[in-house]
Order: sequence, then C-alpha cells, then structure tokens
Amino acid sequence: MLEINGLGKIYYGKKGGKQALQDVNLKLGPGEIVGLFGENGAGKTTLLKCILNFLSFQGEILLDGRKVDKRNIARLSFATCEHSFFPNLTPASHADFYRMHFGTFRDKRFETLMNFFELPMRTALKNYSTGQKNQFEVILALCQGADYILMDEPFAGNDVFNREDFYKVLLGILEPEETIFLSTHLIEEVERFVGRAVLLRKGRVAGDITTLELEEQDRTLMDYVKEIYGYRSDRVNRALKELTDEM
Ligand SMILES: Nc1ncnc2c1ncn2[C@@H]1O[C@H](COP(=O)(O)OP(=O)(O)OP(=O)(O)O)[C@@H](O)[C@H]1O
Repeated sequence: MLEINGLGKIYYGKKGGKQALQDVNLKLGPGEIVGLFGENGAGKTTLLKCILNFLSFQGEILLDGRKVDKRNIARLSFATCEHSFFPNLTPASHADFYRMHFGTFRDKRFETLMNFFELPMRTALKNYSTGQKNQFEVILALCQGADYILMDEPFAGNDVFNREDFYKVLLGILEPEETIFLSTHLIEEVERFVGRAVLLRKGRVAGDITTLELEEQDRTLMDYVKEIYGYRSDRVNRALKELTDEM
C-alpha cells in the first residue's frame, strides 16, 4: 500500500514560494491501475516526484508503512517523458545494468516487449526516434520489477495505434500485485485502461472515483472530469463572439 498523508509541496524561488501541492491524501493499493488527471500546472509531476522522494515535501509518504528511501526505492519505478535512460547506451546494456542493480529485473518481459515493439536491442538510445525512446522508457519501468510503476505522460509523441497497443499489452502482462499510477491528459483514451481516476486541481485532490462507480452512475470519465473542473463548453464560442463583435 502506498499511503500519502497531508502532502504539501512549495517551490521556493526569488519571487517567493509557489504552493504546488496542498493537503494531498491518497491510498494506492496493490494491483490498482490509477489515472492521474489535471490541468497544466495542477501538480501531477510534482506529486509523482514527491512519491519517488526526488523532491523535499511536507507530510508523509509511506510504502507499506515505511518512508521511501534507498532501502525500498527499488519497489518504485518511473517512466517519464523527460526520459531517465542513458542515451549513449544500448537497450542490451541497460538490461545488463538493471540486472546488476535490481534482483527483480524481469528478463522475459523485457525481451518480449522489445520484440513486440520491434525495438533494436543494439542501437544506442540517442539514435531512437522520440516514439521509440518513449516506448523504451516505459519498457524499462515495467521491467525493473517494481510493485509501484509511476508514469508521467509517457506516450507524448507516440501515435494512437502505438498507444492503444501499449494499453492492451500492459493489461495483458501486469501481475496482480503490480500497481500503475499514470499521469496523462489523454482522458478518453485511458478510460478503459484505468480502474480509478484521481483528479488534481491547483495542487489539491479534486476528485477520486473508480470506473465501476462511473459505470453505475452511467457517466463517462470525461463527464466526471468536466463536472469537477466546471468546464463550460460555451467558453470558446463566447470568447470568439466577443472577439468578432469587437472587430
Ligand atoms: N522546479 C519548479 N520550480 C518552481 N515551480 C515549479 C517547479 N516545477 C513545477 N512548478 C510549479 O508547480 C506547479 C505544479 O507543476 P507540475 O509540473 O507538477 O504540474 P503538472 O500537473 O505536472 O502540469 P503539466 O500537465 O503541465 O505537466 C505549477 O504551477 C508549476 O509552475
């Protein structure tokens, strides 16, 4: 169980502090596939980086009752659109490196996913296309052998078929105890993939619902998101009208 209690994060700069997260309370259990949604700047990346202990924060984050530190950090993995692999190394070298550092490295899964996405094993990552780099980033996070796999907009730059394949493959390969926490703006696309949606707004949890609850209420995830954010579909038309009236 990943438990987040009273999490707050302030970024300090020359112009003062920016409250990026405030009183965030969440529990993610084993085997959950959770989507993390929110507008630009809502605090999604900051939340994931706090969980990974990459950033200092207020409050408490516990993994099965223990703070995240070097003793248990291997139970968490991270796929980020900023990429965390070594660009000069090949996938084969990454596999060697991961095997050496993570006793839980999933060799078979690595080989299967590399083959499925037809990624060359002996080409330096810097020579991969952006989409291939994203695929590899996600593959590494999935193969580290972590129980909690965090993903931050991992498919930015991948084509839609490729993303669809990834969701299907993911659902097919995940073990029951593996948990996914996926930050993305692709709300409609991941609706069938996630079992629960957490919505952030201005650094706070604004919504938390399972897809089963949504089904029971006969609502789509997009309906829920629009409702939570008070989205006004007439906003664009009104703005355009104001602009054209001015002319
Ligand atoms: N290193 C930083 N220094 C100062 N402020 C930051 C820093 N990183 C993020 N912020 C601010 O913290 C807030 C949350 O940012 P964060 O990147 O977590 O949002 P996000 O939900 O991931 O956004 P996006 O969807 O645009 O990626 C924003 O207001 C952002 O400007």
